[in-house]
Amino acid sequence: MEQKKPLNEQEKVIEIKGLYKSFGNYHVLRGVDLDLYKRENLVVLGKSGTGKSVLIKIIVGLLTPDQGEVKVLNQVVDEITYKELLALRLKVGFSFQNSALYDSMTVKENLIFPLIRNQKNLTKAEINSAVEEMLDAVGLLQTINQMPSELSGGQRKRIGIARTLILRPEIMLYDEPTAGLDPITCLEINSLINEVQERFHTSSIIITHDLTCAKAVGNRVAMLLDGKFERQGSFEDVFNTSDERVKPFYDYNFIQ
Ligand SMILES: Nc1ncnc2c1ncn2[C@@H]1O[C@H](COP(=O)(O)OP(=O)(O)OP(=O)(O)O)[C@@H](O)[C@H]1O
Repeated sequence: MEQKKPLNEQEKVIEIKGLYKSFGNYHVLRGVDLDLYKRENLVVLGKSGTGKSVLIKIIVGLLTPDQGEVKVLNQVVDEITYKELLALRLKVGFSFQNSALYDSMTVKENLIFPLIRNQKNLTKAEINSAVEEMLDAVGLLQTINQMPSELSGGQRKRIGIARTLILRPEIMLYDEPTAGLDPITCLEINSLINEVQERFHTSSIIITHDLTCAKAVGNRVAMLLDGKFERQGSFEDVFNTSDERVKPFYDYNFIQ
């Protein structure tokens, strides 16, 4: 498999410095420093319960940090007004693990829903053309009138990504995009993540436990260990170590 390389891009779309977050006596994030560069795919790895979701919630302002600074698209998330936060969230698309489609709506209605809620002045023709463009981008235009229950897990995942993309976010957050999918569908989702990066020029954080996905989509990889990103860099940089906290990830995914 061809491995992606770090980009030369210097412009940061997310900048996190000295981030701490505890719940009671449980110190989840303990000095997180992390940058996301424009147009890159950054893969975030880490054991269950290490705080990846907490980090994402802080990025989108659903949780506040105890200490440290989180800047998203040049705005300090916990210093902006609620109105500014809502506007910022529209620029950050979140693709949920379970795809979170509305089961009682068709594929088309699922895509229309975020559009009419957030962009109230669109004409019917503009809405139809946006829906068709996004379904075409994820290769599922033919499912436009189907119900989510008629789709496979991989197709639902794609529709979920299309529904997030329809608002044209600058940043995409993918939460375990290949979880629960068969290997062939995983490869298709990996390709889609790369196509989205190319076609929509998004900058993305991809949370995954799937190292084949990490290798295929990540320009860089960052591993959350004991509350910080101690290892960051190319896939090889991160895994070229005898660190017993890191090796099992590799060994489990690529049994030698
Ligand atoms: N609102 C909260 N109140 C109390 N504890 C919380 C809260 N949110 C998260 N935690 C705790 O913080 C820790 C990190 O949780 P988090 O969901 O970020 O893990 P994760 O790395 O995303 O795990 P997984 O890979 O399983 O999704 C967990 O122990 C969790 O119980």
